[in-house]
Amino acid sequence: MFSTKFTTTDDLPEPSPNLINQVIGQDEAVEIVLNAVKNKRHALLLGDPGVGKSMMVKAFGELLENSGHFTPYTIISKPNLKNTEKPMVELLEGNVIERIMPEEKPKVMRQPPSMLTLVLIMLGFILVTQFLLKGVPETQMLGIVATTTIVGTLIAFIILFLAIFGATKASMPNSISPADLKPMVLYECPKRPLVRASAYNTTKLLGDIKHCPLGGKPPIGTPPHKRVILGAIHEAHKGILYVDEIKTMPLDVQDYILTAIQDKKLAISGRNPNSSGASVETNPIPCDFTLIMSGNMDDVSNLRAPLMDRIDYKVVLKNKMDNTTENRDKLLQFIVQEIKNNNLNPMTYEACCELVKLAQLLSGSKNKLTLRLRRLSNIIKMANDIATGKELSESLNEFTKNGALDLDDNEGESDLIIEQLSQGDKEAGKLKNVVNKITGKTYKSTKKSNKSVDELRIELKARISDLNAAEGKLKDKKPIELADVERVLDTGIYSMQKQVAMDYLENFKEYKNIHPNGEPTVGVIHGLAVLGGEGLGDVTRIITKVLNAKNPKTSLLNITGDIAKHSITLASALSKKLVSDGTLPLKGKDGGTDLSEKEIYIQFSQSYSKIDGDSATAAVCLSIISSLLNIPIKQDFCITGSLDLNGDMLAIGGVNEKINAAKEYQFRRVIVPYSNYKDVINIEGIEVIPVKTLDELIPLVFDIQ
Ligand SMILES: Nc1ncnc2c1ncn2[C@@H]1O[C@H](COP(=O)(O)OP(=O)(O)OP(=O)(O)O)[C@@H](O)[C@H]1O
Repeated sequence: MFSTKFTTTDDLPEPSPNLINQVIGQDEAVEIVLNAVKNKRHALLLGDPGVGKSMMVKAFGELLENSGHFTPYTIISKPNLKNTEKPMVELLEGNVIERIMPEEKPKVMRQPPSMLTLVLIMLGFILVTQFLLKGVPETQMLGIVATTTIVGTLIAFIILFLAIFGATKASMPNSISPADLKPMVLYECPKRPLVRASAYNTTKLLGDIKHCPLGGKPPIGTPPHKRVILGAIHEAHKGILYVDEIKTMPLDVQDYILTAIQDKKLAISGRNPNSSGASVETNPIPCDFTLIMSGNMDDVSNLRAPLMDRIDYKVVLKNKMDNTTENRDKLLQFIVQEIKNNNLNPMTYEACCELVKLAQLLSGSKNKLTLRLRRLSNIIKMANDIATGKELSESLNEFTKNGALDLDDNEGESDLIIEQLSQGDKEAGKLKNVVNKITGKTYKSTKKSNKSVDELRIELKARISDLNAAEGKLKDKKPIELADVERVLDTGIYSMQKQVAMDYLENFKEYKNIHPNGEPTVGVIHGLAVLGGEGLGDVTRIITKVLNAKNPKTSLLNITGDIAKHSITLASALSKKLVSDGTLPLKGKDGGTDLSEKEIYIQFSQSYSKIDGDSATAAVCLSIISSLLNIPIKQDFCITGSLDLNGDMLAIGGVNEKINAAKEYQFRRVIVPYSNYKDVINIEGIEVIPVKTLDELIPLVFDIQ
C-alpha cells in the first residue's frame, strides 16, 4: 500500500513545519499561484470544497512574511479642522507613533479678550506710565501722556485683532478637549500582511464610519476621525487580501474592489445611510494589495466581467489524484499532518489503509484518490474521538481487573479511603477526580473504614501512583485502530446525505418489491441509482408496458422527461436494428418495432422522488425493447450504463456505490459499462460484468429460447 512499513504513524517522520510543504496533490496550482503572488498578480482559486484553497493562501502568507524587505507602516486618522466631516487618514512608514503624537497636537487659540480686559489693560498701562513720569516737566507731560495713551490703545487693538482672527481660524470652540483633537492610530502593520475576509462582509472588506455614539456632531459626540474603521483592503496594503466565498460578494462591493485594485487607494465613508457616519468621508487611503479570491466552480457566475478581467491568474484545483504509491505516501503524509496539527492519537497501519480505500471510494474510482481532504480530516478526528472514548473504558476495565480500584463495588475499601481522606487532603481530591474521569460518574460514598488515617494515607498513595500510571498511559496515546475508522464509516456521521440515504434504505428496503431470483419477465429490469448524490446506491425496478392504441402517447411515472424521451427514441431505433439484423426475433402478434400506434408506460417503481440521469438509459431502453418485442428479461442482474445510437455502452458515475447496492439486494450479477470497470474497487460477492456494446448485452439480458 505505502512505500514504507510502519506499525503506527508514530514511526513516521514528523511533518514539515512549513505549511507550504504540507499541501498535497496540488503541486501545479501551488507553483503557479506562488509565482503570481511573488509578482504581485491577482489570482482566483476555484475548486471543490475542502481541497486546500485557504490552506494554500495561508501558506503563501507565511512564505511572504519572511521574504524580501518590508517597511512597517502605521495608518493614522487626524481631525480635519477645515472640514470636520472629512477626517484625514494618513499612512506613515516606519515606527512613527512616538514621533507623530506630540507633534501633531493641534494648537487651539484662546477666546479673544473681552472689552473690559482691554480697558483695564489700557488704564493699567496709563497708571504705570504716569508713575514712571513723576518729576517730568509739565510742558513735556501733555505730549508724553498723549503719546502713551495712543500707543496703549493701539497695542490693545492689535491684541484684540490677533485674538479674534486666530480664534476664527481655529473655528473650534474651546469646549473641545485637546484629547479629541489628537490623531488616532487605526492600524499598525509590523510585517507583510495576509488579511482574510469573507466576500459578503462589506464593512470588514471596505471599512466604515461608526455612528456617533451621542447622536450629534462633534464636539458633543466622538469626532469623526475617531470613528473611522479601516477595511481589509487597507489592512492588506503591501500584502495579500484573501477573499473567500466569492459567490456571496455583492455587486457594489465588486465595483469598490475593482476601483481599489485600479487606483490602489480607496476612501472610506459610512455605509449605513441612517447613521451619522454616512455624512463622513475620508480622503482616499492607500490599499496596494495582491488579491486572491476563492470559491467553488460555479461561483464565478456571480463575478462581474470587469473584475474577472482584472484577475490575472485563474487556477482550478484538482479534486482527485492518481492512485500511485507516491500519492498514497502523500495521503499518509496528510494523515500524519492532521494527527500532529490537531494533537490526535497516532493511527495504526491498517486504519491508514482503510482511509486510502475511502479516498478511492470518494474519488469514484479504484485508480484515483480524492483530494477533498477536509472530509478525510473530519473522519480522522472522529475516529480519534471514538478511540479516545474506548481508551477510557478500557482503562477502567484494566483497573477493575487488576484490583487497583474496585470501582463497581460501592462497599469497597477504596471508597472508604477516598471518603475519609478527601476531607482536607489534596491527594484524595485528586484521586477522586481521576476516578470520576475514568468512570464518567460523580464519586459518592457513605461508608467508614476502621483503618487508621496513616494506614489509609499509605494505601492511598500507592493507589494514586497506579492511577497516575494509568493517566500517563492515556497520555501515551493508544492508536486509532481500523475498527475506529470503520465505525465512523458505518455510522455515516461524516455525511448528512449518507445518513439520510442509510435511514431510507433501512426503513424501506424490506418493503421494496425486488426479487433477485424472479422468473424472466417482459418489460421488467433492475436499474441502479445513487441516493442523495453521494455515498449509497439503490436498486430501482423499472417496468414498461407497450400497448396497441389508436392514439399513441407516453405516460411517465416517477421519471422525468428527458431521460424517458431519450430512451424511447433510442429503444425504437435500436429495436429496429436488432430485429433487422436478426439479433432479436419478433415475437407474438403484439410484438413490433413501430411505435406510431403504441401507448407506452414507463415506471420507476417505488421511487418517490423524480429520477433523471443518463445512467438509466440502458436499463430503460432494454425494458422498452423487451416490451416492444415481447421478450422476457432475466431478473438475476442489475444494470447501470448509458447507451448511444450506435449501441455503445457509455460510462456513468458512482459505479462502486451502485455495485454495493446490487450486492446488498443479493443480486448475482451486475452489468456495468466497460469503461467504468477500471474504477471498480471491490468485486467480492458479485459478478461484475463489463460490457462495451448492445450486442454483448443481448445474451446477458434477454431470455431468448
Ligand atoms: N491539498 C491539501 N493538502 C493538505 N491538507 C489539505 C489539503 N486540502 C485540504 N486539506 C485539509 O483540509 C482542511 C480544509 O482545507 P481548506 O479550508 O484549505 O479547503 P478549501 O478548499 O479552502 O475549502 P472551502 O472551499 O470549503 O473553503 C485543511 O485545513 C487541511 O487540514
